[in-house]
Amino acid sequence: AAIPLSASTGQGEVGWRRVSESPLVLVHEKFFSKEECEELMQIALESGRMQEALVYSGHRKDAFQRDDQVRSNSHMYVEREDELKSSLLQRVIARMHHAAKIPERLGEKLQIARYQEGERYEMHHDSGPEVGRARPATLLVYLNDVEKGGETVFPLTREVLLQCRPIHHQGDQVRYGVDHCCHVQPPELLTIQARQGRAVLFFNHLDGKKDARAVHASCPVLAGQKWVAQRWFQFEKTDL
Ligand SMILES: O=C(O)CCC(=O)C(=O)O
Ligand SMILES: [Fe+2]
Repeated sequence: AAIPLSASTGQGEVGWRRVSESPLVLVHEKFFSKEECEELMQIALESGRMQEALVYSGHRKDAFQRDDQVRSNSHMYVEREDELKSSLLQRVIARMHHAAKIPERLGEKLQIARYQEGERYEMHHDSGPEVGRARPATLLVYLNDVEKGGETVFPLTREVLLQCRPIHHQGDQVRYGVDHCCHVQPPELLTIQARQGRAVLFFNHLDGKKDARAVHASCPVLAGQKWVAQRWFQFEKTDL
């Protein structure tokens, strides 16, 4: 069953709480402070490097393209030079690795992403061992409160996953997956609301093998903006 995570359920919670066993998903209510969240958004904006997000769309490692049917937000990556200049970046990255129990050398560049009204990210899996991008876990932290929408969702049943597929036909109507799914809000859709400082840690592999149940999406933002910081972890160091 889904665990409703309303704005209020988390009040007073300390540390990590397991909100789903399969897929394995943990939530922390105050992983970053308000000040840390605000400084991270500032760093992203001031970098001048916010750009439209791409999606992997082929069988070659460099086949990344813009695809508004799948993903429509913007983001930037924190570089080594940014980290050297900012004790805040060093501190929050170390905290993310400590929480995931994965050494820092296995982290990809920290990503800071922004979704504006209407922007979303369709159902996907973060790990692609078949294309050389195996990622055992993902840690994301919401940097602001989203007025409406922008939840992170995990379908807990096959039926709901089918209901949420990126584009499908239902009778003679074309349905756009996550938009439709977030609107319908089936009970078997694990839904985590974006709240400043809240973190979601989820595991893309189980005993080393890709866990198909770790498929997830970002609901469209309906009002306001959504900012998230994300860290992906690897099994072995590659150049990402
Ligand atoms: O923004 C979110 O809630 C999820 C984003 C996501 O899944 C991704 O960027 O891989
Ligand atoms: Fe993802």
